[in-house]
Amino acid sequence: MEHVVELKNVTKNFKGFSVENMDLQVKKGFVTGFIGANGAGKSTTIKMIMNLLKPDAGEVKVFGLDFKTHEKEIKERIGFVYDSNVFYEGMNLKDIKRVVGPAYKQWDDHLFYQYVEQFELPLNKSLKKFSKGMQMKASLAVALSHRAELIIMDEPTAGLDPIFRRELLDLLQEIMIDRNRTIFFSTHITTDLERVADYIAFINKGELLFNQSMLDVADNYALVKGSVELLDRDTEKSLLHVHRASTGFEALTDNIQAVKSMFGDSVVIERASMEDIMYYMKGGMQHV
Ligand SMILES: Nc1ncnc2c1ncn2[C@@H]1O[C@H](COP(=O)(O)OP(=O)(O)OP(=O)(O)O)[C@@H](O)[C@H]1O
Repeated sequence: MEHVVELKNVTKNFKGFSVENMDLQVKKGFVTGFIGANGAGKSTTIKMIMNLLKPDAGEVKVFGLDFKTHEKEIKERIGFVYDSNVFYEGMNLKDIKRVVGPAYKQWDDHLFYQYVEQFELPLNKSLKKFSKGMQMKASLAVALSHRAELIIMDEPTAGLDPIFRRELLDLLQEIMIDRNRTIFFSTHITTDLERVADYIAFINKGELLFNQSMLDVADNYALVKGSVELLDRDTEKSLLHVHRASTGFEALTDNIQAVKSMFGDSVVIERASMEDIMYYMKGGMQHV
């Protein structure tokens, strides 16, 4: 399968935080949700994909190309969607069309007006007076109007009210219908993923823990509940993270077969939500 983004052995060190030897592949034609807790390294990774931050080591390729030699071509084909138009302070959408449009070979005025209308955006109002959600939509309209093949969004739904959030997610589904585009978006809202993502890349403390299809995640992970007496060094090997309480234990597993053969019918196995997976993988409340 073709990958539009490929990170190989990427390392970035900040004081007190590092992304180390990250390998990440984003599959063409799908929506990948990039999930992780606050400070997990999502924005840092996105900035490296966008060439806004240089990795200390490793290789970043977008469309199989290197920014060092093909920056212009890559930028032409990417749409970076964000909620603050720092570059366009004071401009309205008409100005944006005039200034930004000519910078892209594939820019289409007709498409731009079509999206402005579909997203119900005002053409003459200054962008700095736009709400967060409107800015996000404006940014998406720009990306779509230059026919970006890869749309990268840093927390597109953060701070949006539930209705607006759902509307934006619906839009993302709509623009994916022909499967010619790829979307990579970061979020820490797990229900966003359940709504639109085909793949989930999960980052924790700068480390990519997995990058799997939604279906594989649903098949591979489960919650296990039972009495604490069942836990010992051997049985715990089938569990990733265990939360003990006086009423019993609850744990996450990525090996349901091993749990079944280890515990038999003495435990309850339930579907793990993305939120459960995040919580346990983050190591929350271990061995309480
Ligand atoms: N320019 C920088 N200099 C030093 N440290 C930085 C810099 N940028 C990010 N960091 C640190 O890197 C870590 C990861 O930050 P990052 O913004 O990538 O996380 P995030 O997953 O996007 O978080 P959030 O969901 O809160 O936006 C944090 O500890 C942050 O303080």
